[in-house]
Amino acid sequence: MATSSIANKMNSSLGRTIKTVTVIGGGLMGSGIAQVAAETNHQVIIVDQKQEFLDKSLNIIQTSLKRIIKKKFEQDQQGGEKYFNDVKNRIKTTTNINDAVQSTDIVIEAIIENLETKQKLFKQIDQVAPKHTILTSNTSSLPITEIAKDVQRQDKFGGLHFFNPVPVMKLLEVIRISGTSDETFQTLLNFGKALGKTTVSCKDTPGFIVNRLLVPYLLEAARMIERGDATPEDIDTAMKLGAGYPMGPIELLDYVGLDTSKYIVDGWKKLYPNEPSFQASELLNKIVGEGKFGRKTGAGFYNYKK
Ligand SMILES: CCCCCCCCCCCCC[C@H](O)CC(=O)SCCNC(=O)CCNC(=O)[C@H](O)C(C)(C)COP(=O)(O)OP(=O)(O)OC[C@H]1O[C@@H](n2cnc3c(N)ncnc32)[C@H](O)[C@@H]1OP(=O)(O)O
Ligand SMILES: NC(=O)c1ccc[n+]([C@@H]2O[C@H](COP(=O)([O-])OP(=O)(O)OC[C@H]3O[C@@H](n4cnc5c(N)ncnc54)[C@H](O)[C@@H]3O)[C@@H](O)[C@H]2O)c1
Repeated sequence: MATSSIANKMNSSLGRTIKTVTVIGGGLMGSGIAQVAAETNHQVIIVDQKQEFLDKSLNIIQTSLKRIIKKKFEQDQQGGEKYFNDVKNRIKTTTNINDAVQSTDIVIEAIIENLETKQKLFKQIDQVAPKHTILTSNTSSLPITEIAKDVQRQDKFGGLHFFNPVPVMKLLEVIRISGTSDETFQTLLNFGKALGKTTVSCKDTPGFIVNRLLVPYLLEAARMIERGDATPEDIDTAMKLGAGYPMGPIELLDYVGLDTSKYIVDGWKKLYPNEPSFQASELLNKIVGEGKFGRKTGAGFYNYKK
């Protein structure tokens, strides 16, 4: 296999070993990240704003774990039960951010896709976390440099962009900013490998690699519906059977979450007003305005209520 990425040119012995992980935001992504970290023997704390969100997060993790165990331990019920309990025992939850970062090796932020909210959160964490703690964001679309604007420890800041569903998707995009030290960058690459992911790296550019290509494609699929060119069903069928994608673009939007999709498009329109491929979608605004955020709320472009 070709090995041309910056990642492969680094010295893997330079990095530190991550043992304890704090995940901020226990939604779709935070739950998956916490699960994979715990499955790979890390001690994990999930932080969210309310206990009910944390309970929901643990439910997502348990459902996913059961799917994995069903396959992995098909002939070994006891082994499966042990795996389930061991992983569960490595995950704690709290609503208190300051407590959660007291002795952690890495913070992975997976909260709402809003620049000011992320900046505020990191400013707070930077003041309370130990000096050695690395701070990372799982943002889909916001510049890591901007998210880190008010953080003193620029050498210990980076982007870790996971993919949904995290337990299944093998990729991790690792982003360094101008201040990120070689040691931090290497630690993030090693951590990605320890999580069982294949890492790629990209400059701190809009959408990194995957979303820079994916978002214009998704937006164009939505415009095809707006223009009346084709139905959502036919667009999805076409891209699955004609291009070999596991999900069509409209199904994928519902899967990612239409609220998150709207935050991404609105954020990009604000940051890059002259970029034609990042313009807003009226259809997206309408559906989100109706409270339909996709699969997670039971309705989006499609209906998921039983
Ligand atoms: C109007 C619109 C305007 C547009 C605006 C633009 C918006 C921009 C939005 C950008 C969003 C970016 C988001 C983010 O930053 C980047 C991303 O994450 S992009 C998303 C990447 N993900 C994908 O592309 C997923 C594609 N889909 C798939 O790969 C598969 O469909 C699936 C999700 C894996 C599910 O597979 P299926 O075959 O459909 O379903 P199965 O149920 O059979 O599952 C297959 C296989 O996977 C296991 N599995 C699935 N989910 C989980 C889980 N959560 N946990 C554990 N295991 C899981 C399942 O058990 C099966 O295993 P197998 O039996 O096959 O071994
Ligand atoms: N959905 C995806 O497919 C996907 C994929 C990759 C990256 N991302 C990115 O991951 C992040 C989270 O996305 P998601 O889909 O998991 O969103 P989500 O809405 O499912 O979850 C966000 C969680 O963060 C919590 N939260 C919000 N503000 C908080 C705060 N200040 N402190 C603690 N918790 C807070 C919310 O209560 C919620 O539980 C976003 O930046 C998004 O762009 C999303």
